[in-house]
Amino acid sequence: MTVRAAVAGASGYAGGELLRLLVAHPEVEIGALTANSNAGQRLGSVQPHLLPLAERVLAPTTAEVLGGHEVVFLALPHGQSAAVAEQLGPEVLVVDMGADFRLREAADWERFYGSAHAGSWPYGLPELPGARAALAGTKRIAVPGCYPTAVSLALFPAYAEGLAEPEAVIVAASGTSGAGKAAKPHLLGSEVMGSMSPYGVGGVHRHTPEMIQNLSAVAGRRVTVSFTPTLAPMPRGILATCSAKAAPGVTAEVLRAAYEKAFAEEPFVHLLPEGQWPATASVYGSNAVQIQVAHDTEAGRVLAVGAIDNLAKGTAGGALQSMNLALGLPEELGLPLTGLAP
Ligand SMILES: NC(=O)C1=CN([C@@H]2O[C@H](COP(=O)(O)OP(=O)(O)OC[C@H]3O[C@@H](n4cnc5c(N)ncnc54)[C@H](OP(=O)(O)O)[C@@H]3O)[C@@H](O)[C@H]2O)C=CC1
Ligand SMILES: CC(=O)N[C@@H](CCC(=O)OP(=O)(O)O)C(=O)O
Repeated sequence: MTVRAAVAGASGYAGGELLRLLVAHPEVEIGALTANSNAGQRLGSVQPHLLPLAERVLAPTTAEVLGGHEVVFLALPHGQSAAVAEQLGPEVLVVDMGADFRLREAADWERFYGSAHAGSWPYGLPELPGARAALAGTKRIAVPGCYPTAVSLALFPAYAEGLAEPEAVIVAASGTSGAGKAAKPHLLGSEVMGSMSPYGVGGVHRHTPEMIQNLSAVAGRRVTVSFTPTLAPMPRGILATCSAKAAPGVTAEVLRAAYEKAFAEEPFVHLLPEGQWPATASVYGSNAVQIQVAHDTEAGRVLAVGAIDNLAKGTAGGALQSMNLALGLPEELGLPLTGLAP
């Protein structure tokens, strides 16, 4: 089964990573590629690493250009996907890599994004309980944010088994590509190199309600999340350090068993051997996730750490994994499990 796929936002970081993976996907033929300010340019002038597609010309992002494909990926700034998606027919598989359809509560969307809520679609994090069933055969997928991907995978086994109190504290470092290609003063090389700093502190980062949504669904009760993102001087990668007070009676053995059970059959999630800790360098360019968990007996807390590549499992890889499930293809098709090292 070969499908023809269009990519809107092909000049951006997420669109570029998606194309890197699509070139190697045996069941996908790459159709229209669209952009905004770069429409009319050769793809090779903005994504010079995508050699096989270098001579393709970027078209404007319109429903006419995107029509006639079986799959349409939207890698657009958040708030831009809904208007495009509503012009695509119900028979088209639309995979939104932006935020527009991730949140189920309109009030959360309005508070964190400041516009009208477009709705919610099946959530493209297959490893969460119940997610694969919702993705099978769907024609609409909301790909998670990169931080919620790392955090939800690191913490959900503890909440699924009632091993952590519903008050999570998370500090996560992201590479600069997480912010997209558009020029921003705080992302200048001279500002970022050799330094780390937090941003979006104090419950205001827009990924907070997405983490609450995911963890609360698994826990069966509301989980509060105190989330502090930090910017790290690296192009890719997220390292999420998550903790919560351990539930009464929790032991290191019980905790380890819960994580082993959650990830035993997962093709992309690697629960590391005890004593080995996740590193962003180990998942660079791959769809893999590294997880480790520990019980801090002195503090009475569960500590879970997750590492992903924000552009791979955190965006484009997650999108492709979910597309495979929606189309009934093998979930791992076209997705790298090996990273680049050193
Ligand atoms: N970067 C990451 O790690 C992650 C990104 N995402 C999501 O993926 C989406 C894209 O992010 P990213 O690639 O980083 O961003 P970039 O800024 O790198 O790319 C944005 C893309 O959207 C196009 N674009 C900009 N404005 C418009 C518009 N008004 N109409 C149509 N197209 C437009 C740009 O075209 P042009 O270049 O021609 O202006 C470009 O192709 C976002 O929604 C982001 O939230 C999700 C998870 C992680
Ligand atoms: C480093 C950095 O700036 N990261 C981005 C998150 C990128 C992402 O995945 O977010 P969306 O898909 O929701 O846009 C941020 O904190 O806003």
